[in-house]
Amino acid sequence: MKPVVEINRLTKIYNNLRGIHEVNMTVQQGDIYGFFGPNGAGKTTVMKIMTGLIKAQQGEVKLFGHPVSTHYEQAMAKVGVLIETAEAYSYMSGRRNLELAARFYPGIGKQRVDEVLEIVGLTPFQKEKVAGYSLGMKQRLGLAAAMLSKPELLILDEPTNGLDIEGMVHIREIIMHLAREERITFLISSHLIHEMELMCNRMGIIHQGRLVREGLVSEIAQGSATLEEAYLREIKEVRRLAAHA
Ligand SMILES: Nc1ncnc2c1ncn2[C@@H]1O[C@H](COP(=O)(O)OP(=O)(O)OP(=O)(O)O)[C@@H](O)[C@H]1O
Repeated sequence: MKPVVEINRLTKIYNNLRGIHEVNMTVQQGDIYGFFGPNGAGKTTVMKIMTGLIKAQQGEVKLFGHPVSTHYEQAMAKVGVLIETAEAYSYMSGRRNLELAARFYPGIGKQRVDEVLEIVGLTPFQKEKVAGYSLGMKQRLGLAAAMLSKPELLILDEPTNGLDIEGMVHIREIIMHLAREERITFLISSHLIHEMELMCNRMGIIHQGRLVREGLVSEIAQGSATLEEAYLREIKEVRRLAAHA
C-alpha cells in the first residue's frame, strides 16, 4: 500500500542557521503517527512545508502520492489541517465560524456543520460566541473546521498544547474515535511524550532539526520502563555519536 505521507530529505535552514536537515518520514494509512520533539526541534517547520505554508530549500513531501510543491491541490484534496492555535472570529458563534469555513468547500453544507459539531462535542455551545469559549473548546472548534471537508488525513500541530487534563483527554478521545470509526489517518505533533504513548501507534522523534528515530511506539519503548525513558536513552546516544563525529 502507498504511504499517505512520504517525506524525503526535507531541508529548510532559516537565516539564523536553525531549521530542519534531511528529514525522512513515512506515515501509512491508518496510522496515528506521533511527531515528537522538544520545543524548537523543527516540528512546525516540517508541518508548514507539508501544508504549503512555507517552502523547503531541498527535498520533497508527497501526500497521497502527489508532491505538495508541484501538485498542491491534488496533494491537499483529502487533507485537513490544524496548525498552531486555531484561529476563529471571536465575535461570531462557533457554528457561524464553521458555516463560513464550509463555504470554501463545494458541496459541504449545514448538515456537515451539524456532524462536525457533534463529533467534537460542541453542539450544545454552537450558538455561543467564540469569545466565551475555553481554550479547549477553541481547539475542538479548530478540529471541527479541519474535518469539514471529510479528510482522510488530519495534520495536527500540538493539538493539546496549553490544555488542562480534561481538555487533553477530550481531544485524545476525539482523535482515537475518528481513527477507529472513520478510518482517518493522523499526523500529530507534540512535545508531550505521555500523549504519544497513549494515542499513537507509530512515531518519529525529531531532535535539533534531524529525525533521529522512526518506528512503532511499542518497538521504541521496548526494553525501557516507559517511553520517556526510551526517548532519553535515544537522545543520549545521539549526543554521544555527535560528540564523536
Ligand atoms: N521564521 C523563522 N525564522 C527563524 N528561525 C525560525 C523560524 N521559525 C522557526 N525557527 C527556528 O527553527 C527551529 C525549529 O522551529 P520549529 O518552530 O519548527 O520547532 P517546533 O519543534 O515546532 O517547536 P515548538 O514545539 O516550540 O513549536 C527553532 O530553532 C526555531 O527557533
